[in-house]
Amino acid sequence: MVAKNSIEFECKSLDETKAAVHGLVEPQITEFLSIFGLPPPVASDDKKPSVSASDLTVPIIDFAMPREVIVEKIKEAAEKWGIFQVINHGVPLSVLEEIKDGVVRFHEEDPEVKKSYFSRDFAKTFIYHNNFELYSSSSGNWRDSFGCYMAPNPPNPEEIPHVMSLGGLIFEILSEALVLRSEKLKSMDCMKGLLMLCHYYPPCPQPDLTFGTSKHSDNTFITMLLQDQIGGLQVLHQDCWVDVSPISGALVINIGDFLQLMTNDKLKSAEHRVLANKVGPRISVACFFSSSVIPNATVYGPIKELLSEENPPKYREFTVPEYSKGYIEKGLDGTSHLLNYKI
Ligand SMILES: O=C(O)CCC(=O)C(=O)O
Ligand SMILES: [Fe+2]
Repeated sequence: MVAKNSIEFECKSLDETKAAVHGLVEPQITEFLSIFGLPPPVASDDKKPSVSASDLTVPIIDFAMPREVIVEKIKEAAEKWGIFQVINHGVPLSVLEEIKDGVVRFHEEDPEVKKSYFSRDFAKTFIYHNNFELYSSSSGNWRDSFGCYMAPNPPNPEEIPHVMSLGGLIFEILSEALVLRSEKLKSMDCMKGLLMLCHYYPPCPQPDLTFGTSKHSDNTFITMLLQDQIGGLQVLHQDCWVDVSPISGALVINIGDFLQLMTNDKLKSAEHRVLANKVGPRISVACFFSSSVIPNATVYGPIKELLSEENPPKYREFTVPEYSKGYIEKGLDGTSHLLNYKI
């Protein structure tokens, strides 16, 4: 096993290059590989069987269906899977393609330009780095990301109408699925913060030794994800890793930790991961409905209307910055931060 000091040294050396994982797909690659290696013993969840989409399929929800059918299908998906794909959602395909092209353009920009944005300070409105979990997790992930806060102070509100309007619709539908008034989740400021993380997974020479993103659930109310056609995203369902197969034009929606806590476990925060791949780059864009570490004093807890004598609160209250700080410090170590909030 590699000593902790030596791993920390390698993490720092990688950070000092400011070239992130993409910079490793160059001649000096073997110098850094040990920090990406899976820690022995490999986490037991990693050994669970992977099943392909032909056996078990992540629910696909067609937004062209009548509203009451959509509500019923999303209710079932959010309770059983915590993840679903939406089609016919109204965001034009050309917009989705342009977003992915923009992400490739940034990550394939001159390294000297990218270096000026390199940072691990999550309070900045725009940062670029290799994965945030590099220091806190037991192994690094084969991924670079840049992130920007699009709300509460969006760079230009007209540029994100699609995410906000589709997000608003999904929060309304989730409220209805919980038999709450349509505006309930929106009125609780679930859409107050939006952090967009744009991932770039370079081709990986040894994909079975590492992950693109290791197992985690998201510290969000919901996450809306755009992925390209390469694949690799999987969700843990009934003790199996199930592929979230790419569908052209679809968006992946997953329930995050905040909503699982607020619904007292009625909705499920999906545990998911991304496999590394010899083929790449893989591009994905995750829009997190969360203000993350930005100061926000709102206190959340299990929603009163959903509680009863038979269903008492299972979790204590939280604020988004406090939860996010603990989540980031813990890193993607395969355990759920939600457990720390159980009563
Ligand atoms: O790249 C993906 O498909 C998923 C990324 C992800 O899980 C995340 O950013 O939280
Ligand atoms: Fe995630």
